[in-house]
Amino acid sequence: MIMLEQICKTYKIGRERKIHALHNISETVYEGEFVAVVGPSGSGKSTFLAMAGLLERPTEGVVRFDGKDVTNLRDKERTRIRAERCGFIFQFPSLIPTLNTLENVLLPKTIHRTYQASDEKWGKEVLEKVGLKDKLENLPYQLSGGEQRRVALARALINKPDVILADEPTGAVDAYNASVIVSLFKEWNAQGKTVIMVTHDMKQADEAGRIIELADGRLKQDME
Ligand SMILES: Nc1ncnc2c1ncn2[C@@H]1O[C@H](COP(=O)(O)OP(=O)(O)OP(=O)(O)O)[C@@H](O)[C@H]1O
Repeated sequence: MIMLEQICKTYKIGRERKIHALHNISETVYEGEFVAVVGPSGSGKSTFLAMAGLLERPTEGVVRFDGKDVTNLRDKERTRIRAERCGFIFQFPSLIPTLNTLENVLLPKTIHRTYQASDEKWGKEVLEKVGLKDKLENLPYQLSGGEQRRVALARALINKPDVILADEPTGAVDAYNASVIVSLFKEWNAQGKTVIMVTHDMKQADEAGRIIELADGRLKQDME
């Protein structure tokens, strides 16, 4: 589904300094896979996810989505692919403070003006799956940190994405919230959807079908 071919990503700091976040990474994530990306802090995990999710462009190399070279597509096209095919979960839930739970979940629909009445039904269904059906009208400050994470998870599913890209989705949450999140990934994956999850927690990585290990921006191991 997503192919990274000889990807290098270099960030510039000031005029002189360059950070080589990824070096010559070639990886394929197949449709229906559940892949965990692990490695020490600074090893390039988030950068890997940003390449796979078309959030950033590589400095060198080619990114293919469904076989199509998307590396140099215009921003508008890349945004369209992300909005239609991908669901993102970041470490910080970044909910809109003035919108309630359900409104936050429906935001990707309202923002792209693709909202339909059936979205509300699906939004409520997903919120029920993550145990928040009684908190539809709470504002973010009226939710615990773990609940806010689960709202962000429900929001990522509102478009029924073909691929979920999650960056440390269970970082700093308790065991219960972490298990709700990972169980939902597994459920989504069991329906044939692709999941790419960055984590530093090897126990959670073991839930995935494959583990990609990075070290210093390079591929260290790729284990089934
Ligand atoms: N926008 C940026 N500008 C400059 N350097 C960056 C940028 N994003 C990442 N880096 C650098 O690239 C390297 C890889 O960062 P990345 O966030 O991908 O690592 P990571 O494995 O996800 O780390 P962590 O586990 O701490 O989140 C690091 O050295 C980081 O400082």
